[in-house]
Amino acid sequence: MKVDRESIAGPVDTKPIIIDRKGSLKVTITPAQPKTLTHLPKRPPVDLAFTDLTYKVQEGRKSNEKIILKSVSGRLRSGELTAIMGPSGAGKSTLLNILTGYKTSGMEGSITVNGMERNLSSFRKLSCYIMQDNQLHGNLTVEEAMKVATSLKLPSTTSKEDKEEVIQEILETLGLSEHHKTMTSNLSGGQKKRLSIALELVNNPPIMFFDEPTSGLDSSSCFQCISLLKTLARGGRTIICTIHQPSARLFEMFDHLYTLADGQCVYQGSTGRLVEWLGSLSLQCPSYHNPASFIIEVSCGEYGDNTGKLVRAIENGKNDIRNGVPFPKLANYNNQKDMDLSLKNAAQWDKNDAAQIQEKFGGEVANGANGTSNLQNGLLQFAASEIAKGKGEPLVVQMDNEKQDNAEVALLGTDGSPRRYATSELKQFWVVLKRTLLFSRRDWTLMYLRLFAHILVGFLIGALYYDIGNDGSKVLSNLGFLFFNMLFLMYTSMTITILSFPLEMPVLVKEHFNRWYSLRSYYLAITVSDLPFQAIFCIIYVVIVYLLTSQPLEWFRFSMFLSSCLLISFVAQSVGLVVGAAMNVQNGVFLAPVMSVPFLLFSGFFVSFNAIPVYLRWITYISYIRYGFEGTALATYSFNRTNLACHQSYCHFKKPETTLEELDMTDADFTLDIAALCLIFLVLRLSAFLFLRWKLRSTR
Ligand SMILES: Nc1ncnc2c1ncn2[C@@H]1O[C@H](COP(=O)(O)OP(=O)(O)OP(=O)(O)O)[C@@H](O)[C@H]1O
Repeated sequence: MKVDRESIAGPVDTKPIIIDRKGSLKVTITPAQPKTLTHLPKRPPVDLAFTDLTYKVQEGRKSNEKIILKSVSGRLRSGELTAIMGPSGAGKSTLLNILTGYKTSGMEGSITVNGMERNLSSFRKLSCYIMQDNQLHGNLTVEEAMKVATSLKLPSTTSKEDKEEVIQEILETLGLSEHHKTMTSNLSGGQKKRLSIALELVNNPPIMFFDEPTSGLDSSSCFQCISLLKTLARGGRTIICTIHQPSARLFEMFDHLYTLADGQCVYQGSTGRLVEWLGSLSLQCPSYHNPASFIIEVSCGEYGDNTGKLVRAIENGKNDIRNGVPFPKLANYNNQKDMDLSLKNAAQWDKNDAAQIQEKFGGEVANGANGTSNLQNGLLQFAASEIAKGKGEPLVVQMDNEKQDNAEVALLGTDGSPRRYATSELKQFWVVLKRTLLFSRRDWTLMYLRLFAHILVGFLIGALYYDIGNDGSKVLSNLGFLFFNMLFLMYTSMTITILSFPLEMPVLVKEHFNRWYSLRSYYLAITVSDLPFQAIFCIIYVVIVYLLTSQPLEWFRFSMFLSSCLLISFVAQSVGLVVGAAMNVQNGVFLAPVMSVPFLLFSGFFVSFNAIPVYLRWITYISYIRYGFEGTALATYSFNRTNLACHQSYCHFKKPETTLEELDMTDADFTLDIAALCLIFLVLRLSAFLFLRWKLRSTR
């Protein structure tokens, strides 16, 4: 593994107060324990730029279009901590979702990575998105969660010792090492936030996006969180976060501010120059007023309608107010025509941009270049085409080699590895399976309650239908017992799995988006993980009821009976997965049992096949309960079973054939029942996967 030695400060918690000669108080913030992350894989710095970004959504009828982002531009640089601010509903989350690649449809404009058009697939490998609510599995300890992250996000070639080192370093750096044995559900809000960052830091992404990282945190935790982001930025990463209205102290910690109002950019530049810039536009920030609050108040219209003026002055994000760079010449943007003219002046923007790059990186900005890389050639061609269009003088920005390499990475769609994920799908399956089995072991409700329910109901049914299996006068009761088995196994298996996906969805969305694993590996692991438990519970239940109710003690009949019951519970589990994947919890919990009613009615217990109206018979073919009921009835009464005992003067169902005739099952085929159940099982499992994929896409 390549390693990058970079310094990163730990959580800032010591604040020595110094009184200087003039008697004024100075608070110096010193990192508690400056740490060194030596084991993170090396990543190149990445600059992200967007030009004329527009985002529209359809509302109601097709013609009703809502424009959320209106041709905004901007540049987010490596090594900087950027805040995206703005009033509520301004479009901050929308912009973040587009920049991360979380939302792609409905977007117009261009997004570039180190100057080259973004390749979304490779960009997602270079970036991570930490969403607002900490999507963590509560049933894992901090250390276990980190182990899962390293197993999935670091290549399999990384040794176990290296992975341990990465975990130790990150936990120490983020101040979580003393909580490594704590369950994540017991962590405080700030610790959860730090753990979310720690999990994504494992593969050292050069771009990190955060949606409201300080929401729900007290002022001290907010400060620690932003300090941490700042130190991550100082390590060469591009750190971008949305934030509502930070305190003045927090605001100062940001290097770069991007402010939105009504889907347009009203300020882009360093936080330190905000007040000066607004002043130049006759918007004086009152003394002792928080500049962050002031720009929000201005954007909300508390000082009159200044949005248009600000948008025009900053050219909707094409200008960037940087330290050491003079303010762009302000045109007298009186009307939309002036603004349109200005926005078309791309060459001017390029100049301004180049000056800013020069200022920041000290790189050469020259009229002409002699570089030979693809990138430089591309830039030369672009410059030449701009001259041909008469837009202005050619400008060629020489980037350092590292950035060039990375720009080519962005273009070619590879960051050294052609694979989408760091590990193979088999490895992903195995890690997710092990994690899910650990949850199952720790989830009291899921395991012990289910076991208890199967044993309790088994004995209850055994007592109710005690010793009726070989009694010719109690065949109807025995059929009731067979039907109840189906009912019980169906409901217990189905209701548990309805909740599986809705509860997992937020974590799945985050982990899948951040390229921890493929949906296929995740789905296989989740579906396989519960099968053994369900099988064990079902076997325990069937053994209890089979023996207590005195069903025929022949191995082949018991195996047939058990296999029908097992398949019914697996199919019902799959119905639960489909419902859970396709709809939300409220609808699913109501609809799944309701949807099962027709299958129960057409199972052959209430109405025999020949008595069902012809136009409704098709329902029996898709009723999995029918196949299960038929399977257990055939196991009990078919295959030349000897006559049942009769302790009364007349037993109508003494002969097993009479029972089968009554049920219209004389021609029934047990193999066909098992095959039909297997087919339904496969179709449902595939449908659950397709629904899950659809739901995952539709959430974006
Ligand atoms: N799918 C959608 N359909 C209709 N309107 C939408 C959709 N998505 C976002 N919007 C609207 O776009 C605007 C911007 O939303 P966004 O969530 O980006 O705002 P925000 O700045 O993050 O707000 P907040 O700070 O309150 O979270 C809002 O008016 C919102 O109602």
